Amino acid sequence: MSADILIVDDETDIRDLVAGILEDEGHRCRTAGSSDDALAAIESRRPHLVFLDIWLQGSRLDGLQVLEQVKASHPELPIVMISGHGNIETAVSAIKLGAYDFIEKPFKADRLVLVAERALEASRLKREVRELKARSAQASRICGKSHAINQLRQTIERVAPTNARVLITGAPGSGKELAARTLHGLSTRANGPFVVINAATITPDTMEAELFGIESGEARERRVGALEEAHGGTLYIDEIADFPKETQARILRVLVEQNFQRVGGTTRVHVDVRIVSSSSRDLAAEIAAGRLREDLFHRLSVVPIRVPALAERREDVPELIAFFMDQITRATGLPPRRIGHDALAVLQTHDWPGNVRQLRNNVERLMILAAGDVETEVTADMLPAEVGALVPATPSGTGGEKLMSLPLREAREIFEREYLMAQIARFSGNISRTAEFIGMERSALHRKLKSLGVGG
Ligand SMILES: Nc1ncnc2c1ncn2[C@@H]1O[C@H](COP(=O)(O)OP(=O)(O)OP(=O)(O)O)[C@@H](O)[C@H]1O
Repeated sequence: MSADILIVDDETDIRDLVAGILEDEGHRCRTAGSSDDALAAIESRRPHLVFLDIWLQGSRLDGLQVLEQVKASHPELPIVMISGHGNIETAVSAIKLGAYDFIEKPFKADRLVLVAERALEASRLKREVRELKARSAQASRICGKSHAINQLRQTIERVAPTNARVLITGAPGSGKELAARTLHGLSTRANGPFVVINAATITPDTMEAELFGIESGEARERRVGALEEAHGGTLYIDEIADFPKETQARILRVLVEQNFQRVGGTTRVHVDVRIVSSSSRDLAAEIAAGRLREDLFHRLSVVPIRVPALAERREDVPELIAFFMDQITRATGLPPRRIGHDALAVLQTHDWPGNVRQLRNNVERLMILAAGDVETEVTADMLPAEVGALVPATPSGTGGEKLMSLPLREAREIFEREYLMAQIARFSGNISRTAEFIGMERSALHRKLKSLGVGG
């Protein structure tokens, strides 16, 4: 990558030498001979990297003062100090003030190039980490304003800093892992690792190796397991009731003894790990059936947290849809779609057995498959069959989705009109027989038809 590099030195020879070497490497260089020129150059456009002489003879500010000033307004800008022979101590103080590194005069060309490349690389990595962090924080936000989700958020905030073991229960796809990640992010371990182990995705015979690691075989094979990997952080054990009973016994021992041995090993490994576990099963039933050790359950469930199913907080559906659309657009470039009132009503009434994950999948499917151009509003009849099928239909079998977007009174009128027309047609227009079948007085049926505007 060709970088924009500013070289600040009072000696013209040095400026030209440094610029020449770096330009040979494909970079674009600007130069400044005084502190004020340097500050002005940085203000006119922030460079990617600055080489800054410590002395800066004849300038208003010396190199260290320029460094302090630039760092105050551009903390991310990497600055490499150019130090004269014998003033290493000053160079060290420059590092303390935030300089990335220093080179000592006289320097060799390859050393200069190396320092420049390293400084640019470090700055690029820092920026990438910052962007990724921001993106993942955005991706893993617990959305919703319903009472149920507010309560969940509050509980997480209260429990996060305590280090207590937490057992999260909730239906599949309701957001248990997201709750665990949020808990970790708000805890004192936030800078430590968050490691996930899921009983459903590993075979029973490799389960212990995955959890505890291996230290065996002729080559003294050694592999770190999830527990060790999570040292200093959080281990999220997904679907705890699905682990074999023997593994459950070993997990219990780790909780009691605070240490463990790798599979086939003799060393005792001591780790500092917060364990957050989860299950979408009815744990009382799992214990009664002998599939989950009760003692393990009590050890893990110091603080139980229940994540509500989506059907318990339907008012969050519109916000979740908007959130996922935005997320999917950013990740895939698919254009967002406008969702019509009737479609939204259907999505809100759906039962969502697969919870938030299922809603997200449907939003993605809609964005890929919905007919019409991007400007066309998505209407209820365009929804995937999986969602639309549960809407009560009108007798004619069409427009059922529309009913969901109407107040009861209007919906009832549409229904009654279609229902009565269908019944009258069935009895070949014979009002008496229709009235008898539907259980109304003949005169009342006449009045009804009149009020609905149906000729009878
Ligand atoms: N309140 C929410 N706000 C935003 N996204 C959510 C919310 N709840 C869940 N999600 C998203 O829904 C998906 C499923 O959530 P998650 O994996 O946490 O569920 P889970 O309960 O752990 O699932 P499983 O039972 O399969 O382990 C993820 O993409 C997650 O980011």
